[in-house]
Amino acid sequence: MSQHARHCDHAAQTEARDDAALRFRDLTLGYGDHAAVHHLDGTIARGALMAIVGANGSGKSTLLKAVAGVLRPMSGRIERSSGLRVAYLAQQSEIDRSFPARVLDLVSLGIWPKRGLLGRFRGEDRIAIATALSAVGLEGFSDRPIDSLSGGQLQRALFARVLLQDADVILLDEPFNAIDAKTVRDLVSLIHRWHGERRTVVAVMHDLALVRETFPETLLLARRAVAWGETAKSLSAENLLKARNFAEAFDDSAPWCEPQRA
Ligand SMILES: Nc1ncnc2c1ncn2[C@@H]1O[C@H](COP(=O)(O)OP(=O)(O)OP(=O)(O)O)[C@@H](O)[C@H]1O
Repeated sequence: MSQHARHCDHAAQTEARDDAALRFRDLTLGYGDHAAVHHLDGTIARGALMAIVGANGSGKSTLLKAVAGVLRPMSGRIERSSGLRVAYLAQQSEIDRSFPARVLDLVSLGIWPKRGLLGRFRGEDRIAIATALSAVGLEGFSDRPIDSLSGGQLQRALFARVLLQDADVILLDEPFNAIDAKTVRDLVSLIHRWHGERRTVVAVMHDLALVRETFPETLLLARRAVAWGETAKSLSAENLLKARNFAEAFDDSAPWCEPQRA
């Protein structure tokens, strides 16, 4: 049995209690034998609006994938509050735009959790889809092929899909990367709306000014948590310097790091 497989034995996802949406317990994540995020402990409260920030390769996407359930922990665990519905928006670069689909097909995938794969759409679903498209400024775009959309329009369509998913936790991986300023403003408004509805929003972000403006809470990651809490404190000059020093010291050939046991 590989070390990875052994560590996956600890990966059972258990339930988070009280006001936590998600809780990380000595969570280590990675690929094969290489850990990308080490020994993360912490809680994401219900209704949190949180950014994950860090250098390239610091483990941000890896953490989001694990929360989305796409990647199993190497060791430690993620506790979720019971019945939690999670929506995950991957980086645009991971989305196949050449797939022959219309905006309507893409956005209506958000209804699946409700109707199931083979479920038929009802009148109310068609109204919900039209409302979601209008909320992201894409009225009249239903029949447009997705390969004809600009980056900003595609991101709007993907946000419409998230809207329809009606999830408790919304995970966004670099949602504003290479997106025009008007679209960023409109989608930030949508994030504020979700926050107002007490949904939990966690976004991987690169633009620190936008993080300071929009997200009250920040996890600064450098393969481990450098800081996690109030954004102004997490993004202090001292913490950013620490994160940079860690990032410069990343060594992909470093040996697998054993979880510390009490
Ligand atoms: N599918 C994969 N297989 C193997 N290694 C991977 C895989 N995905 C990511 N990694 C490695 O895991 C580490 C963390 O990657 P991750 O994508 O989580 O970083 P990130 O902080 O999101 O970076 P970026 O800002 O560039 O998107 C990197 O060393 C990366 O090379």
